[in-house]
Amino acid sequence: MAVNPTSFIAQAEPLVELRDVTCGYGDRVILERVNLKVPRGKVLALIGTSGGGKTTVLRLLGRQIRPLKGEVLFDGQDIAPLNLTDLYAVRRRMGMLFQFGALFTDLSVFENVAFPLREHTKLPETMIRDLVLMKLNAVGLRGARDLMPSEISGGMARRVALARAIALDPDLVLYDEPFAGLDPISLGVAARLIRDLNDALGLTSIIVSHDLHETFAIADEVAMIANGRVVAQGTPDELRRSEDPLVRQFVGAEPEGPVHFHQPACSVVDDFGLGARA
Ligand SMILES: Nc1ncnc2c1ncn2[C@@H]1O[C@H](COP(=O)(O)OP(=O)(O)OP(=O)(O)O)[C@@H](O)[C@H]1O
Repeated sequence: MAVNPTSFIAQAEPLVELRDVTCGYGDRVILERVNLKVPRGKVLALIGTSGGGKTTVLRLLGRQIRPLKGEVLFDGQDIAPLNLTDLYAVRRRMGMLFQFGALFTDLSVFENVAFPLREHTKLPETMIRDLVLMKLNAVGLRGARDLMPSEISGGMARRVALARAIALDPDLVLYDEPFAGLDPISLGVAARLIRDLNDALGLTSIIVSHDLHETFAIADEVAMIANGRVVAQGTPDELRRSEDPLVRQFVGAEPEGPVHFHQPACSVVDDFGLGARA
């Protein structure tokens, strides 16, 4: 059988790569010289302390923000310098499910999933119907097509949002806190669904989550971001076995460690005027 070596190279190349990326908001640097690779077909979990910059990584990938330095590569192409037409073409290859996966409350479940297809394609109605029902079927909600968002549970709403995120058959799906606010059963269902859809549809997924138990159960790789850097990346088991004090504190949920409970502040004596009263 003939083998095309270039297709192997293309497969081996990560779908997403941050190369030496520094970025921030205004004068404030949030990520500094970050390197991160997301292999094709895999599920990568981004974990780390609050405010560490996880959502900022997703914003870089959607180019809601641009790096100050470095490259943000999607399928080998730096997306920072793209013009709007090329950027929209790249964004069409990305599905996004942001916190609580807000649905359009005045549209039915069906119309919510149809929305991106109507916005971004000129497909005939019969094809839109088939595609929407296929996506709803994939998340187990074909039977809920006519319900309004107010008539479904939080877990179901998250699954509808997931169907909407994959409506355009993206290569990459970005999830920001997809499990926030879900009960443990819905959470387990949502996590399993993310994994199964990733594999069945040949996606690549990046999940930002504080729910370590569920994300460790479904992720191929975990990257921990702290203090503006990727401090660890590896399989869930490698992170569990890590000797790094920061990783140990975070993954082991230990209250004591390099991350302090108190934000730096002036002395208690100054704030409460204790010195003056004494
Ligand atoms: N639009 C913005 N303008 C200015 N600063 C911002 C903006 N968005 C985020 N930040 C700051 O950037 C830092 C990183 O935020 P980011 O949302 O990426 O963190 P995170 O790791 O996702 O946090 P969390 O886990 O709490 O959601 C935070 O200190 C935040 O206050």
